[in-house]
Amino acid sequence: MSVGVLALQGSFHEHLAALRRLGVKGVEIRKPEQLEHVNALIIPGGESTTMAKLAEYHNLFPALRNFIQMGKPVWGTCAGLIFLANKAVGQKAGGQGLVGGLDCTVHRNFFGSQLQSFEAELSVPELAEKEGGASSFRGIFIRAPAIVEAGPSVQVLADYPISPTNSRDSESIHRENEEDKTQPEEKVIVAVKQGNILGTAFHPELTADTRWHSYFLKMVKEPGAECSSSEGNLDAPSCPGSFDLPVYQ
Ligand SMILES: NC(=O)CC[C@H](N)C(=O)O
Repeated sequence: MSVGVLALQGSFHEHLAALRRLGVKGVEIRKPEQLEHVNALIIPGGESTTMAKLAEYHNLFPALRNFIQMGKPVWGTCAGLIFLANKAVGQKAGGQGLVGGLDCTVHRNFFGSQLQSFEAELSVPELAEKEGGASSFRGIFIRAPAIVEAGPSVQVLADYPISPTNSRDSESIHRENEEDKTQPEEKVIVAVKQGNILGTAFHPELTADTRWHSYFLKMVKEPGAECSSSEGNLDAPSCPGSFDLPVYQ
């Protein structure tokens, strides 16, 4: 199994380290032709406008769209999720290129600025069912996006409660969740799957819990690419209870 990690900008080293912990060697992707040699692709978090400019410069958009249309598994984390959405709101003036494919509208900085970054325990029933371990996952949200609309073919894997009256910054979201338990809960979507596309608004590559990576690797439908592959044992314990840093191991 050969897994590419888009290495233009952002947390690609951390994804490569997470893959390594599962016994899989990731391949750094910077040019369109390199996509021909991988079975799956991770688009990391970072800054989506910058990443889009670099992707444009390297003429990567057509190859990325083609890769998705071929049904190959693609996982976008944070800025990568924005990249994969069919529609993004809250963009910088002039907008930015999107790869698209995921039938969602993503709000680019839904939870506010960098200062409003936060961590939260997310309920992840599908992940726990497929990968074992705890029923929750520690989500690291860094100037994170959220999915505000999703089409019928999109499977929601995790959501996050917000107050119906919140202004979109995480401080007020957390404060109101604390103070006003009587309000009906509203939620935004923070992890999805649609066919060959996986999207997470948070950064699993910054934790030691490798279950999202292992879940993604199982989406790679390649003969011999299953857990028994000599390249890695995906059923290996993924430290679900441990969220220690650093991630370079
Ligand atoms: N951690 C991240 O990837 C942040 C993404 C950021 N909101 C953007 O627009 O690109």
